[in-house]
Amino acid sequence: MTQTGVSLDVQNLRKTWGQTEVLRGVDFNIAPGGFLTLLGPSGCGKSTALRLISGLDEVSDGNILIEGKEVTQQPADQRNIGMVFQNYALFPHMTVRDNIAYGLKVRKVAKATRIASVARVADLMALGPLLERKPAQLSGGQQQRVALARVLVSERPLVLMDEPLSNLDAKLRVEIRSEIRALNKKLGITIVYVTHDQSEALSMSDTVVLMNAGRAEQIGTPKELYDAPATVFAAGFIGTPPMNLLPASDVALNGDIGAGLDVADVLIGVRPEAMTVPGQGMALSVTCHVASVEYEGSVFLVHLMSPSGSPFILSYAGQDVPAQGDEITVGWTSAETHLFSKSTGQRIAPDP
Ligand SMILES: Nc1ncnc2c1ncn2[C@@H]1O[C@H](COP(=O)(O)OP(=O)(O)OP(=O)(O)O)[C@@H](O)[C@H]1O
Repeated sequence: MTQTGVSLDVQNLRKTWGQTEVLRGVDFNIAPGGFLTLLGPSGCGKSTALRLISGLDEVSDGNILIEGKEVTQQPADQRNIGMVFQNYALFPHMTVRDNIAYGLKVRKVAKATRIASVARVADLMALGPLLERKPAQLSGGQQQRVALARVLVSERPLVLMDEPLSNLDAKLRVEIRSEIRALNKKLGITIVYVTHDQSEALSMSDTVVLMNAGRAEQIGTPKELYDAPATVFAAGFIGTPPMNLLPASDVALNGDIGAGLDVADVLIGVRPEAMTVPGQGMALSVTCHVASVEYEGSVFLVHLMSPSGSPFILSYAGQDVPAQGDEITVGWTSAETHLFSKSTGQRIAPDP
């Protein structure tokens, strides 16, 4: 197959439904062959953005450019975009082969080309042995692979995917995740992916657009979002469990956290996996009580209560796990410390 991706530029994208501003000026771009994920909580506008890019809905304002060419006013069928949805809706009366070939048949692609294309994609998606089955004779994961094959066979250079894995169980989700990522790299197609699942977003994407209430809260690589969340919202959304945020007054400082900071306005962030116990004498530490302990398989999640009553979590992988009711001191280094302003919600730089 000779698919190659196209670039996509989204500029000041706005959408209003009645009185409600669902998208409030979103900008991002993807290079050809890139994998960009729109990540955010339910209702933040991810699917709306995807529908505007596809041309299924009209923008209220802003521009969409594919390969540098304005497509904002173009009808959906002229944008040459493939789409995969959560409800992949295969035709139940057709075989897998016919389901995959359907789009090619509608476009009146010659029969010999159709047969060759389906064979190539079936091979790529490991669907060869299933081609004569009907969708009801397939597992959920196999059905989703057919839906992906149906889009891939159409050889669109830009494919939009809206929560395509949310109907699958956890194990299949992880498997198909890596298949989608491998296809993106192998075929060079550009993918825009929508999910509310941050681990999906971090594991698959080149670029993540973290959305909050119709705006892009932060745009970056998965590592940038994890290592340096730009806002309190981003800190609280990325990571499992997400970053702890404590009032500075709860934290004992072995040194300064930053010259000229208004300590009353500072929230100190630290990831649950970055804290050490016992942490006495470390650059930053908190003496606290263990509220409860949860076994997670590879780690224990130790739920703690700070002196001022803020709950926070220690991810503990060692022996002698702290017990409920214990008083312990957790500590961490300055390098593991993130500072935010309580009043603006923004990251405070430079870090200590
Ligand atoms: N056709 C419509 N008419 C009116 N409001 C709409 C319409 N479509 C979406 N909305 C509203 O726009 C907001 C954003 O919806 P959208 O589906 O884009 O969110 P989302 O981030 O994809 O959420 P989810 O993860 O739940 O699908 C929601 O408040 C929704 O109710």
